[in-house]
Amino acid sequence: MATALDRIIEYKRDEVAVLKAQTTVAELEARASAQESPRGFDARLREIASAGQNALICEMKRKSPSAGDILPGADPLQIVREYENGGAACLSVLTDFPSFGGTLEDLETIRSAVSMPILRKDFMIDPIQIVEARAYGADCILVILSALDDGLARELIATAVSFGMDVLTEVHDSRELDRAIALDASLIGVNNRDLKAMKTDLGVSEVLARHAPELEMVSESGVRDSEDIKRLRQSGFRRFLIGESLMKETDRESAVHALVNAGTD
Ligand SMILES: O=P(O)(O)OC[C@@H](O)[C@@H](O)c1c[nH]c2ccccc12
Repeated sequence: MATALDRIIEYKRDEVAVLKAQTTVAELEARASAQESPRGFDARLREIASAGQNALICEMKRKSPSAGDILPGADPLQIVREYENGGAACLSVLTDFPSFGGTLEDLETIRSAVSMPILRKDFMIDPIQIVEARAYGADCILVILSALDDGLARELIATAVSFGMDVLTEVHDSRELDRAIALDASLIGVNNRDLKAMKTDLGVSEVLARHAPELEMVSESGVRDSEDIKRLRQSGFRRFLIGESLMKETDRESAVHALVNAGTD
């Protein structure tokens, strides 16, 4: 049976074909070289975590396949300023439109308005998308191992590195974690959401932290409140990627502030 992830990858192939028909890598490279250099995404996470706080990657997401509408009319600039004022380390900006309602224009607008490093959150299947990410100002890209073979993952990572960007390599089980380690991934995220079944379980992070306790991984998805952060801190997590629960908050700034400090005293 085709999973939600399979369906997304299928239309990504069409999107990449359209992109290649409309532009060239050379043209995107020219745009990329006009951008301000990448802001260190991994370095920023490290800086906050080593200062004893929780390093939060806060996400701008209007809707999702699992949650449906989250905040359809969201004003991206207002949201990310609230994240910044609350003490977020970095941002994640969805640029997938069909499933998440995000655009590259969101990324570009947000990049020029804040000083936080930004992850382009999308489904990367071709190096041209990495160049495109940099052309719109991304500092980091996402490599989802469950959607890629090692050869392609390696190529995407190498392209990002050649543009000075960081890579968040996403895993969901111990087999993918072993692949990430073999690929020399410098920043690994454990997705608590099963992208095939669309359910979240923080236990996924706990199990994988036991598998590789020396890696400073990011716990992604399904993190809702201070209790969740405290629970994951016990397994060693200091880095968190949070979307839905913060998008739905009314006082986003205070909510971020509370999560940044949860369990730190
Ligand atoms: O909204 P949540 O449950 O806090 O999750 C955020 C983030 O982890 C999630 O959006 C995500 C993780 N990996 C992805 C890959 C593609 C799209 C989205 C995602």
